[in-house]
Amino acid sequence: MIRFDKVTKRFGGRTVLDSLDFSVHTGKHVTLIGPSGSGKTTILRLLMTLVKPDEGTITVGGERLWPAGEKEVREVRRNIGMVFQQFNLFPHMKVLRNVTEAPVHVLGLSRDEAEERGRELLDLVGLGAYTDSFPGRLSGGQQQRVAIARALAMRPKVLLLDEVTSALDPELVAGMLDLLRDIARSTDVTMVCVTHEMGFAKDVSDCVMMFDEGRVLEYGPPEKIFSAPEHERTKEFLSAVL
Ligand SMILES: Nc1ncnc2c1ncn2[C@@H]1O[C@H](COP(=O)(O)OP(=O)(O)OP(=O)(O)O)[C@@H](O)[C@H]1O
Repeated sequence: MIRFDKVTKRFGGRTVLDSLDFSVHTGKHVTLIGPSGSGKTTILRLLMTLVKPDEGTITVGGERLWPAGEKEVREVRRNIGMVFQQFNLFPHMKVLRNVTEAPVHVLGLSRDEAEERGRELLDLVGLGAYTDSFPGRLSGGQQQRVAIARALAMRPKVLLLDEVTSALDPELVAGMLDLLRDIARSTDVTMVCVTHEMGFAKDVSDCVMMFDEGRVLEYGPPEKIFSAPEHERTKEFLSAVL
């Protein structure tokens, strides 16, 4: 379980997250929606320990991520993977190597073990035929799928996805939704996604959290948030984006 307890984050005196409380149960798939600048990506960056809270505590799987010592942070971070909007693949490495590099060097798997797992994951993301290609030969959607396989290869308990569809052509978005649904079904990874794609939030999530000005305005299953939102701000936001 991911748990934020009274987490406040300020940038240059501006409060971006305001005593934020929320939790995500293990194996669930949560999507964060809300206006631009409401603090959604900051939550993912806090979980990746790319930024630090000013106040509050964050735990993942019952272990402290913040505040915590460097060693504890490293241990917890090991269980968290992230896929960025820009796929950040290594262009000089073939697809399989992109997926196996970190498991070999960070998890200490043998090259054979890492390759076996890498091939399975590339099959899962529909790229079993591209193991020997260089990323530059793949479409944006295919590269995004490699980035997801690469993140899963580290066996994360938590997978963070930041706007993974926004760099994709519209015809590739449906395929990405299918893939994430498959991952949600076939693994017990907890997923936290930030998206502006409401179709994505509707189809893939167990729970949608609506953010506004650094707070959770409301949350619940997508059917509820999209068909019977309680807050005026949620209604305004949804009517502008749907
Ligand atoms: N490193 C930083 N330094 C200063 N301000 C920052 C930094 N990172 C984020 N912010 C500010 O914090 C606020 C929240 O940003 P964040 O990226 O979390 O919002 P968001 O809800 O993900 O927005 P979007 O939907 O546009 O991606 C914004 O006003 C942003 O400008």
